[in-house]
Amino acid sequence: MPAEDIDWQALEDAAKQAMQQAYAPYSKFPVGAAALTEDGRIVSGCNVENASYGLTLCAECALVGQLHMTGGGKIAAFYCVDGQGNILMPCGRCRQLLYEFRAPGMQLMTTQGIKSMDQVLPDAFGPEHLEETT
Ligand SMILES: O=c1ccn([C@H]2C[C@H](O)[C@@H](CO)O2)c(=O)[nH]1
Ligand SMILES: [Zn+2]
Repeated sequence: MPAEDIDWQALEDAAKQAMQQAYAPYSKFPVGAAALTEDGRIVSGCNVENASYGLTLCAECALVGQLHMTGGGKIAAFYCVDGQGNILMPCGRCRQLLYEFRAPGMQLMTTQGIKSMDQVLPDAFGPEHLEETT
């Protein structure tokens, strides 16, 4: 998607709105994530924690679930915020989750400005590595 077609303000707003729905009673660290799909939809998600702490779902987990539930497709741009509304880098696991659904040239808003998927997850493992070897 051409850079000028990405409405970063709309993505930031959607991420902040999603963050308001976070369930984070343990970490007290709410997170909201939003993505623009190639066909122009905005999907989002918040983190959902659990009393069994390690079962916590990151905001990006909810986002990819919503992506698939609302028509699928690929992610052209991504924005994630913490409870202060500041840009948050997706954790390693979430970078992998996002990689699966990346559109060509997918852009991520990061604390260092706009970056590509390849920059935040170089040499990634992906579906292409699952081909039969026998
Ligand atoms: O990419 C990330 C990183 C962290 N968190 C959540 C998980 C946990 O609820 C809280 C503190 O780690 O932030 C996310 O939702 N996404
Ligand atoms: Zn994560």
